[in-house]
Amino acid sequence: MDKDQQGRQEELQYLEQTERLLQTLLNRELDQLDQRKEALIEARRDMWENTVHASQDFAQLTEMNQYLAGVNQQTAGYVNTLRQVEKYRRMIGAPYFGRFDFVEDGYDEVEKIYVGLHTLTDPASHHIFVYDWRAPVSSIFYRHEPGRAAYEAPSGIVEGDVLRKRQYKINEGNLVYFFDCNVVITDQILQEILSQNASPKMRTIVETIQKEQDRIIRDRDTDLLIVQGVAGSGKTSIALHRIAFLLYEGHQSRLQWNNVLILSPNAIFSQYISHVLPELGEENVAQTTFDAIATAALAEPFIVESRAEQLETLLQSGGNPSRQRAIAFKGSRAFLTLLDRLIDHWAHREIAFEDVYYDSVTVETGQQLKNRFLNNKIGLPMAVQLRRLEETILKKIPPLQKRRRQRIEKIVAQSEGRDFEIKAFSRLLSMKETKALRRRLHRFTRVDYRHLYERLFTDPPLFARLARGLSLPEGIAEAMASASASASKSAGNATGSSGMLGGLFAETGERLRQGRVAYEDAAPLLYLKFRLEGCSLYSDIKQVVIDEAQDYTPLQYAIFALLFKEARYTVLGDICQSVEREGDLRLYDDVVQILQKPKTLRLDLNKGYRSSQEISAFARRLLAKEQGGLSFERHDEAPRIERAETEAAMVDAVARHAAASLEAGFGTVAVICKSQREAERLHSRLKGKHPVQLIQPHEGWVEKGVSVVSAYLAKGLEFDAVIVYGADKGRYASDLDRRLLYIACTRALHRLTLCYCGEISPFLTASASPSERRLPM
Ligand SMILES: Nc1ncnc2c1ncn2[C@@H]1O[C@H](COP(=O)(O)OP(=O)(O)OP(=O)(O)O)[C@@H](O)[C@H]1O
Repeated sequence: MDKDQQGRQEELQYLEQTERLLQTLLNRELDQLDQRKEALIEARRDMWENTVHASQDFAQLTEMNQYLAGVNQQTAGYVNTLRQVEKYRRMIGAPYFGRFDFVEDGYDEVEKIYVGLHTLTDPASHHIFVYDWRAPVSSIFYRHEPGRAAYEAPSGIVEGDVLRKRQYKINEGNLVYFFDCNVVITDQILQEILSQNASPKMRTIVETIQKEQDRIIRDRDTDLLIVQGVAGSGKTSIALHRIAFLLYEGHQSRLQWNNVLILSPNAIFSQYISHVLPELGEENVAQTTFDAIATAALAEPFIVESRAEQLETLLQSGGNPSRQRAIAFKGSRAFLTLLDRLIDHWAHREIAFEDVYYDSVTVETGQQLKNRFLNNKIGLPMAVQLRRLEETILKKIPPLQKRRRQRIEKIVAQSEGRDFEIKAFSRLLSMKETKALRRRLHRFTRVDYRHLYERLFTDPPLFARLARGLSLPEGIAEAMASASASASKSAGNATGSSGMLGGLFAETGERLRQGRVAYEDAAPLLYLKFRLEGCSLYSDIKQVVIDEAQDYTPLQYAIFALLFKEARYTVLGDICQSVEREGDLRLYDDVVQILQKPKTLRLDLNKGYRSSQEISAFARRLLAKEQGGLSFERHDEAPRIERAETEAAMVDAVARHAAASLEAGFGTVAVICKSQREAERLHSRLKGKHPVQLIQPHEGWVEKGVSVVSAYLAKGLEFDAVIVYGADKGRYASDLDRRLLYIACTRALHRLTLCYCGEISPFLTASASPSERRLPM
């Protein structure tokens, strides 16, 4: 037997032993699961039969509690066993994917470390057959080639030599192949994985995590980790694997699934990624969207516009540059400062503290109240503090009331026979007085954040005073002047003026008066609300993961700082995929300054793994500014641009391409439209002819087959084949359009086709190389 054959034989034996052990452990756990299930049913039945089901009796309640504790214990045992069963089931068939041979400094023994999804230990011999990919030692597999290597163990840095590194392809318990690799994770397996079809659900990447990705996943020291990564560089994958890593580590650091929160762009995306953590053997963690936070916090009487609605309105109105400017301004750091100044101004100058009297006694002077308010030693939110002032004042009233009542009653005592009536009268009187006092107090102890925000837009001189020295967008002076003129003419007649920010004042004020909140006003309102009233909803959150970080404004980050005070952050984004405004790397500086975390790190990921080189290169040419970045070397057909004579012909072309993609074996095909309204229209034209799914903002998720989706909803998702519908000048001409087109094209893995009618989009004339164009159709 030659060396290779012997090596293979050894590997086959190891795999067989591992599989056998797995099967034994799985069987054992399955038996235990049955027993635990029976015990649990028994415990429940006991509780049901031996306790009363509705009782106020303390003894009976205590008895029921004892039963309940037993049931809870049985349930926990059952769930634990179930988790073990699931773990072994996940491993069986492919228990590991890598191995390295390691000699630790100071030892002679060569350790063969097999790396897989979970640790597998033989309970009899304590031999570790497989190491969890998140175990400290496993980092060597992702980070080192054969040669000197080190890893960070809980006891400190461990150094040694890697003698060999091996990768395996194991399928249903069969060793398909294995090979030794000299580079950090060879391309062979990655090539194979990336050439496959996309899945309607995001996949795990444990087998092929790249060195630079591993660094992000395993970072445990940073309080604010910012990752700027090109499209398809694995940001979302990394975010989820990082959570799995932190939860694994959390066995020591006490981070649990309910301490983690993912902020995702929309419900579809949340669905798309929801399988990854369970596949990695972790409990799923909570996800929310900014929309959901805003809607919950700004409940009645507000009707809050969603981000999808805002984008849709922008797209329907040809981009509306004036609103785009207003959106940018209302999310900016300058506006954040303006809001802080507004709060300061209100606190120092506008709260009309009054002297409080009761029965001719001064309870508190206005000055005393103001001093106490401003001397906020424990940093309570202002609205809470004002309420506490109110309570303190009200607590001083009853003794005064009593004295007054006694006085009244003395007078009454002299007028015989009316005793009862006068007592009742004096009680009524003091109740009325307290009510009136409360009303007086409310004049300075209640704050309406909505009214405060409204004032910013209905009181231009106040706006001007607060905005002094800030860098304001062009056109704001004009907008202010026009608002002042309208205000002096007639408050009711105020209408949007022309100009760069025309309507900023009048329209904002008017909308708020009607109880409607534009998406760009939701963040300022929330900021005011949380700063004034505080928010303890997320006090358990210790790790916040913000995906699509470029979609949030500095003001939204300021809200996160208020919501997740004690949390650490992982912030991942790609400024080239900004939608509403041109992406700017300075956003990350703002994030650092706003979140103010002690230890901050920014890392860049410049290599994309999603799209073929041809598609990546094509998409990069769409960008306004040259963006560096590479893509994993995987080649496929060049993107195609096709012209249709009419809209109807374009619909037919799209249908034909979609069908051809399915026939070619692609599992997910997306027809990407510029807006949701267009996606809906196209869907209704296509659905009679072909099975197609419409992806909607609030419902459903990506399925296999053909989906029609708007560019902004396709964000973060991926498809084997993408067909861009309507890549013409009429649809894609502005900078906003350019960004949407870039997002649409970067969703494709293997095929990209752009169909247009009429004149081609100027972004494509510049970006398409001759081989990518085919005119006319
Ligand atoms: N190390 C890796 N091994 C295998 N596949 C990978 C790896 N890194 C990324 N991928 C794959 O690349 C694709 C893009 O990953 P992901 O969606 O996480 O990137 P992204 O940076 O969030 O993309 P975008 O910002 O464009 O939405 C996915 O199919 C993912 O599985």
